[in-house]
Parts: sequence; structure tokens; C-alpha cells
Amino acid sequence: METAGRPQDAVVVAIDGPSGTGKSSTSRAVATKLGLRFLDTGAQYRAMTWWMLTNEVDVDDAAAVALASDKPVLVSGTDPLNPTITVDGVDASGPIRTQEVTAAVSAVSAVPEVRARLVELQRTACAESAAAGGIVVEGRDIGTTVLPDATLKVYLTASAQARAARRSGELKGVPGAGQMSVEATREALVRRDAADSGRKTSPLAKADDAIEVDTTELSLEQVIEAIVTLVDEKLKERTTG
Ligand SMILES: Nc1ncnc2c1ncn2[C@@H]1O[C@H](COP(=O)(O)OP(=O)(O)OP(=O)(O)O)[C@@H](O)[C@H]1O
Ligand SMILES: Nc1ccn([C@H]2C[C@H](O)[C@@H](COP(=O)(O)O)O2)c(=O)n1
Repeated sequence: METAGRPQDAVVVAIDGPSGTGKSSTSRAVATKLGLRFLDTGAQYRAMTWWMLTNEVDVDDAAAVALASDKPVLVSGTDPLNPTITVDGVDASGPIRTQEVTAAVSAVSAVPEVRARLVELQRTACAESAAAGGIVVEGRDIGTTVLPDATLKVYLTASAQARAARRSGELKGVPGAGQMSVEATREALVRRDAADSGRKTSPLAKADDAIEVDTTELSLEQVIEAIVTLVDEKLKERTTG
């Protein structure tokens, strides 16, 4: 039997949560350990935003964004050791991390036409990963909307202070990322989470059947181990139940 476009034995892990909770780093490492593919859906929303900014589409004009949303050709590479993203054939992995993109991404990702287009790409990547055994997909609406039949759903959280400290450490020395204090970073994270949670179409939310992991006091290694253990448990349930 197949569910949501994937064979029943493929492993699909959905990892959601607010900004800076460790979704990307954890998901990549879990995918690497388990030999699965990896998809950073935030990178796709950022790539769409970068295209809008580069092509002078007013990101606050939802109708203009909707009209343009089928134009960029977005391609995500799903090797967890070398995740890639191109827009119209150009490597976008650097430009999508600038503050200009970060400031505009919530507005672009609130547009239903943008979401419909990217959800389709995400489900295709998931279906294509089945041959490799499955995928770890991270974002904001993976467990609630994109992959409601995922094998395991995890919702990562952490205090705003811990997330800001992690994020501002990470941005030091990244060209174009700009320098912000921990306090300014914290405010920007909280503002973006509020916009992502408050939008009408598939907002940031914990799925009812997701397992919440608070990473505030955990090292990255501890979070990775906790999720690998949860996947193992789900797979055992599958064989025994
Ligand atoms: N448990 C942890 N302890 C300490 N640092 C961590 C932990 N998890 C992640 N980090 C660090 O925090 C920063 C943010 O992590 P990451 O980019 O994975 O978060 P994210 O949830 O994907 O963020 P975003 O939603 O903004 O893309 C990175 O520098 C990462 O190395
Ligand atoms: N499934 C997703 C993934 C991301 N977004 C939006 C909301 C975020 O603020 C933005 C950037 O994501 P990040 O790179 O910080 O993980 O993209 C979304 O709406 N749905």
C-alpha cells in the first residue's frame, strides 16, 4: 500500500519548529546517520524570496508575488552531505542567507500560490527519495500539511535567548549576513516566528501527533541521538505492530 506518494517501507521524518531551534543541523545529521535524503524547505522559501527581490517584485504585494511564483526554476539537491539549491540554474546557497532575504521571507511564504508550488516540489522530493530509503524534511508545516503520513514527526523548540545566541554565533563572518547583537537577533527571530505562526495558509504549528523536543539545554549531539532513537522506535513499532 502507498500513502501520500511513497511506498509504505520508506522512512519519512518531518522536523518542524520555530527559527533557530536546530532543525537544519539536526535533520542533516540524522539523515546522514540513517542513510536518508535531506530537504531544507526553508531554503526553498528563501530561494523564492531571493528571486522576487532580484527581479524587483514587490514582496509586500501578495498579488504580484502570486503572479510571479511559477516563474523561478528551483532545484534542491537532497544529499545531506552536500545539500544544494539553485534558482534558474544559479547556485543560491549564499544569497539566500542575507538579512535582506531573511527580512522578506515571511511575507513571500505567506502567499498561498507560493506555498502550493513549493509543497508540490517537496512532495515530489519525498516520493523520489523512496528509492534511497526515505528522507528527513525540515520546515514549519511538514508534519501538519506537507507530509501528514510521515513515519515520525518531531517539533523542536528552544528558548528565544538560546536560539538568538546560537544564531548570532553562526552568522559571525558570513559575508552579507551583517552583524547583529544577540538582543537584535532575538527580536528578529521572535518577529519572524510571530509572522510564520500567524499566517492563514499552513502556519508554523505542531502537528497533534508530533513529539516535542525542547533543545534549550541539549547539545546538538544529544538532539541528534534523541531523534535517531525515536526513528528506531517507530521502525520497531512498524515491524511488531
Ligand atoms: N542543540 C544545540 N545546541 C547548540 N547549538 C545548536 C543546537 N542545535 C543547533 N545549534 C546551532 O544553532 C544554529 C541554528 O541551527 P539551525 O540552522 O540548525 O536551526 P534551524 O532551526 O534550522 O534555523 P532556521 O529555522 O532559522 O533555518 C546553528 O549554528 C547550529 O549549529
Ligand atoms: N516549511 C516551511 C519552511 C520555511 N518557511 C518560511 C518561514 C521561515 O521564516 C522562512 C525561512 O525558513 P528558515 O530557513 O529560517 O528555516 O521560510 C515556511 O513558511 N514553511
